Amino acid sequence: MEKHIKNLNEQQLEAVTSTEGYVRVIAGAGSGKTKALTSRYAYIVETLGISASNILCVTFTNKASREMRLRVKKLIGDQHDLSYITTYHGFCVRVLREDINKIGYPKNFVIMDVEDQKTILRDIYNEFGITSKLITFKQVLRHISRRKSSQEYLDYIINPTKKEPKNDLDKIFYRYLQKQQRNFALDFDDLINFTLYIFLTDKVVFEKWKQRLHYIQVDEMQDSSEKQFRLVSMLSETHKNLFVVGDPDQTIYEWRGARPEFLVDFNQQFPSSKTILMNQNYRSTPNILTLGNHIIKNNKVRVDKDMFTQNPQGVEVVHFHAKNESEEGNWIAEEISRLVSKEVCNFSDFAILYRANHISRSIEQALVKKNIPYTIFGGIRFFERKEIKDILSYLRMVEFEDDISFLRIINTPSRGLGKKFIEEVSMIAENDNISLYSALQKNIASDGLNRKGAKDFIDLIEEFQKLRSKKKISDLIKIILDQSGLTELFRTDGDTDRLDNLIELQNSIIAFESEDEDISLDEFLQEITLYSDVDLEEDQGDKVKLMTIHTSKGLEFPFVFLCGFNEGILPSAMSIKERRAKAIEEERRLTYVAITRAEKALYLTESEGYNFSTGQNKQPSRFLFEINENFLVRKGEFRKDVDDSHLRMPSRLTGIPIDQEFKVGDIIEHKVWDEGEVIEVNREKGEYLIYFSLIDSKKPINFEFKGLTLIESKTSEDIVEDTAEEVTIKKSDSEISETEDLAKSLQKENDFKSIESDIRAQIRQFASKEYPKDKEMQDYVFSNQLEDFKFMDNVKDKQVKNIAIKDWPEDFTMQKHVYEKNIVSKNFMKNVSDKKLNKYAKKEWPSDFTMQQHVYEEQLEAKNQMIEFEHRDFAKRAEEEWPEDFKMQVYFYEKLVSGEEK
Ligand SMILES: Nc1ncnc2c1ncn2[C@@H]1O[C@H](COP(=O)(O)OP(=O)(O)OP(=O)(O)O)[C@@H](O)[C@H]1O
Repeated sequence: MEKHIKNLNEQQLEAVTSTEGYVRVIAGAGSGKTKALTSRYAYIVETLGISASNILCVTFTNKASREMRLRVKKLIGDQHDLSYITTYHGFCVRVLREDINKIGYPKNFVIMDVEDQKTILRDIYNEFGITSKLITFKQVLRHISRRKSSQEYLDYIINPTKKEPKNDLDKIFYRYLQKQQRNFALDFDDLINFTLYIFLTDKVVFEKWKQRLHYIQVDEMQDSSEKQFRLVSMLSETHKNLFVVGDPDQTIYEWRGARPEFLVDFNQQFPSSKTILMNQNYRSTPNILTLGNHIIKNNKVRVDKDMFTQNPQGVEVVHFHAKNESEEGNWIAEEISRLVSKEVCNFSDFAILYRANHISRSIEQALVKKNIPYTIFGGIRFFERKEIKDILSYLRMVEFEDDISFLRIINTPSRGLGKKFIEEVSMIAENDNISLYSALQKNIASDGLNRKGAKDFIDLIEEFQKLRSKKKISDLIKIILDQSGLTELFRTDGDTDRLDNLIELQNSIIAFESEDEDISLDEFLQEITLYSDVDLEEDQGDKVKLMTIHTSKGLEFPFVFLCGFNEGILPSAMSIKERRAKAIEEERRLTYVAITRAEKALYLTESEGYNFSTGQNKQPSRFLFEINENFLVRKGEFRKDVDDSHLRMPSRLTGIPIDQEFKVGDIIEHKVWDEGEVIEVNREKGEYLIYFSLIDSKKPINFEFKGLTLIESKTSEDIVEDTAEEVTIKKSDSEISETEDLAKSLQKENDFKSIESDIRAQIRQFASKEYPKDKEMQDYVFSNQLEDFKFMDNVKDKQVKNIAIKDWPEDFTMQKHVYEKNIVSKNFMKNVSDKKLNKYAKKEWPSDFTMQQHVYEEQLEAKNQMIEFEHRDFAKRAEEEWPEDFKMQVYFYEKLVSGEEK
């Protein structure tokens, strides 16, 4: 048997040898899907003799694709071109480098990451005189991404025409597009949009790619977005060999567009497809696996599959309950020390996982106290750090002379070239339609630009450009760091971390060069820009690893602590607020991912105390109550009300949390409004509609709300009787309070049939404008839009409805999205505690609740930061300068500390 299919189990072998047609593998946690994928790739190359350049293998992260390339190399040697083992973004870059010229873009277009986007925005803010007091970068970036979720903007960017922006955000958006266009710069959203656009509009190019890719395999399919799935299914049209692997139970990116249903419904989309189920787990002990199976079963949206293992039983899973966070941290540190000192294992065998970054603080303190070495995976992304961005911008300036890099480094380190100088250069560039750097070069002798700093800058860049072809990148970086003054800047800055990071960057480049001696500056920059993970090798020493559950995806560790396992943290209160029932399922999947990372031992820990994000005392996670007592041992001293609470607690903590506790007709008591009757139970929103006679009003009350007590329950006979009366009850109710509304809505109902055809026509038109050449997508958009139209037609909150319609007059899906977001935010704003900030946020965005919430949260975070800053004199100055705006205070404070502001 060939070496790459040795040691595979029956299902893995089937997956490896099922090379033709549409194949779906539902592979549970730890079932060896990476092994199956790499073996399959090797099998296609070695046994079938297909060239690697005809196989596309898409992974979710850069890290995963590097890992896969490495494993494949081990199997088939390194004489193959493995560059099609890549991410979606990486693949799109390949297509665009080859074919973007078909839409008038140069092949050496620039790829921008978030920092680059911000650089453009800074420039636009200057130009329009906008400050972050009015609109934050975060808001604009979100707006840009939202606008780019449809393809409409591409027509504008490719054939610029005059547009009338609807509001300030849109004004910035169109300016941003112009600047992108002038620089031939693409952000991450553009990579896939441009690729799809080219495929849809250029038959010859599309045909070439479809022909080229005989085999396509996709890893982590459950996390692919709609566009990503579309891309691979379109590409597989000719050869029809599409192999997708994933685990719907491990979907943890739905919040940013993952669509697991493409994996779940794959067999419907491709009726001829074959499904292989890989459910033998090789990673964990039966104790750990049973716990995982047990929890994930509570999810409703899933493909049912129980994982099994033949591994030995192992030790029991432990749940530790602590009195407070520090006890929780200390207990973990103690347990690690105990096991290491017994020589059962090393520090590096432990991983401590948590839902949110901030949880690590108390754990870190405990580890430091006990002298336990640890490393944090994925804290601040390496390539997002200032010093790294600065040096990379120099490199990009040398290679591309683009505006983004120019703006970032022209005055870093300071060359006395301030805002006015930049404005002058910008004006010339704008008039002559050339880059900023050319504008400066060509006009360096002119009065406004004839400055020593500017001449020095040009000399430097020209000097570096001369060296580019003679030196290795690692050497070039060293020269740039020294000659540009960056090293000196960071040395005097006193932040030695920055210097260490620069050294780390040089080490990573040396590693690159040892793998590929001839790597060009262009290729290197391209590779770097695509890093969205922490892509430098993580600290490899004998250290405990701390990371978020999201970062732990795909990894495995002998000993795992899942800490901060509290209600409001896991599940996250914020996610539930935003996405309700959907969020609960995703949070449960996160828990499942965390549990299934463990090989030998698993600890679940949580503590009592106050939770600042929910504003309540902490409770154990609802998921803990889903676990049968037989599956774990409990340690720690329980408070009386926590200890036996799973017996007494309402269903929201004992079982499937989103299940309602009360039925229509139940009489309940509310802390403030006394007696009320449940009128409606909306499971989708997770709320009841309750009529309170005291205030003669109906209120939506959250399922989670703890202040309701049942007074009288409706029996099932009552329910049957009531159904007959329901219409009358509803009517008389409406007659009292909403006669006018009811009349209108009845009228509307009658009218609906007649207007329906108009709406249908309007939506058809919208869909064909969105996807002019794609009938399938038109139908898809049409049916979604129609559903969302009906939703919007029925919504109750007119104020929020108008906001949504104003923003998106033609797009019902976006209306629904805006409506739902604004409703959540409206409720949020009703309950906020800081009245001053509330007022501030409302003043900033009188008719946008989502923005209000964001401004509020950002300001609150900045306010808390200001309290903690150690240079109190600077903090005071910042407060005086920006008395109302805490974000600006932080910004100003940082400028004062860095000496940029005196
Ligand atoms: N057929 C096999 N025989 C023995 N060990 C195996 C086999 N297949 C996989 N393994 C081992 O099982 C472990 C899990 O494999 P792998 O990391 O590929 O799982 P996975 O499906 O990618 O997991 P997850 O989705 O949870 O990240 C690895 O340590 C791997 O070496």
